[in-house]
Amino acid sequence: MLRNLASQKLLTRITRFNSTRWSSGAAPSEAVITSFPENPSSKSEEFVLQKVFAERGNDLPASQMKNPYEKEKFVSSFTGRPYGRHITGLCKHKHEQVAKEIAKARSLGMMPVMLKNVKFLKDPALYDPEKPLRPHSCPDEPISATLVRCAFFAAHKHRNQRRKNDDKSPYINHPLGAAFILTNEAGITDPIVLQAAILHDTVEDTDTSFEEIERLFGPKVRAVVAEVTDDKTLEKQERKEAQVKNGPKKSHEAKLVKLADKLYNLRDLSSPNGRPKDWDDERVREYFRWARRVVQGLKGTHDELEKKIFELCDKGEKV
Ligand SMILES: Nc1nc2c(ncn2[C@@H]2O[C@H](COP(=O)(O)OP(=O)(O)O)[C@@H](OP(=O)(O)OP(=O)(O)O)[C@H]2O)c(=O)[nH]1
Repeated sequence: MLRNLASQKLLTRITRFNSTRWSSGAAPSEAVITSFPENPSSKSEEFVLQKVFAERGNDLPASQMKNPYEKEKFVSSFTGRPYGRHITGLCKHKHEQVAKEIAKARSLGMMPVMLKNVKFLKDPALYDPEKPLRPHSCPDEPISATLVRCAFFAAHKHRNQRRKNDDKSPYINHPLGAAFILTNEAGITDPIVLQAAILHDTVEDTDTSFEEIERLFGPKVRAVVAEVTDDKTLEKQERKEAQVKNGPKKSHEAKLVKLADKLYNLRDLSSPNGRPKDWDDERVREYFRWARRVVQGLKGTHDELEKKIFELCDKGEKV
């Protein structure tokens, strides 16, 4: 009875046609809704699918049978397409079962098939960098995709920050520039080091937490980011001394990030528009002297980067 009512309701909103719009075979239904509900993952849709799963008595685990739509597990609210296995966490067999059930429900007119709601085309929630569809534990995410996700996350976190220089360049230029120094000048390809370089100021300078870094990029990246994050509860002078004192104890990965960080900042200070607006010559010289002390404690990490830093210090201490 309920089933009939629900399907009648849905059927009034559905026009059937042979759809070729689905690019993947995952959504084989031919029914397309002509008007969109306010929320594509509406409760009624959820309820209907639950009924379908329950009545058909398929052999999904009890927890998923109970509420197959729980946490929007199986169908994207934005596209109406079933999520892939990397999102649902189902094995191949169960995933195929779910896809079949969704297809059956749709062909019976018991579940709407939605095209992307135009309302969502410009919705930033389509990709939320803080809740990406693939978590770090997804084993098959290509490293190029991880690095892009990481860069996008850092850009999002630093979006309202500018460098202190005359140009007020976007802050994200600094962490991306440090990562680029590592790949381009130091030949570093270790993804942990590169992610840590991109993220190295997110906890220190934005609302990012270490837990967030671990959830999204894994415990190794978190550990390196933690090593290069200053303790902002310390007084500035103490903080600066802590970098000199603790540098030698850091991991090789953290030392590489520190070298790239310093080299980027020293280059900035050596360029005509790179120095912070309110820094006089003495403050610039002081930064070079302090950077030299920090980098002396990192010696033996990467000869080429260290050499470049000491050359800049030789000049910068004399401005
Ligand atoms: N040279 C330069 N630095 C800028 C600019 N904008 C922001 N900064 C940041 O300022 C910091 C150096 O300024 P300080 O006054 O010495 O330190 P503080 O901001 O931590 O108090 C660096 O932070 P940091 O990344 O935490 O590095 P570090 O101080 O640990 O080396 C650097 O990245 C800029 O336009 N030019």
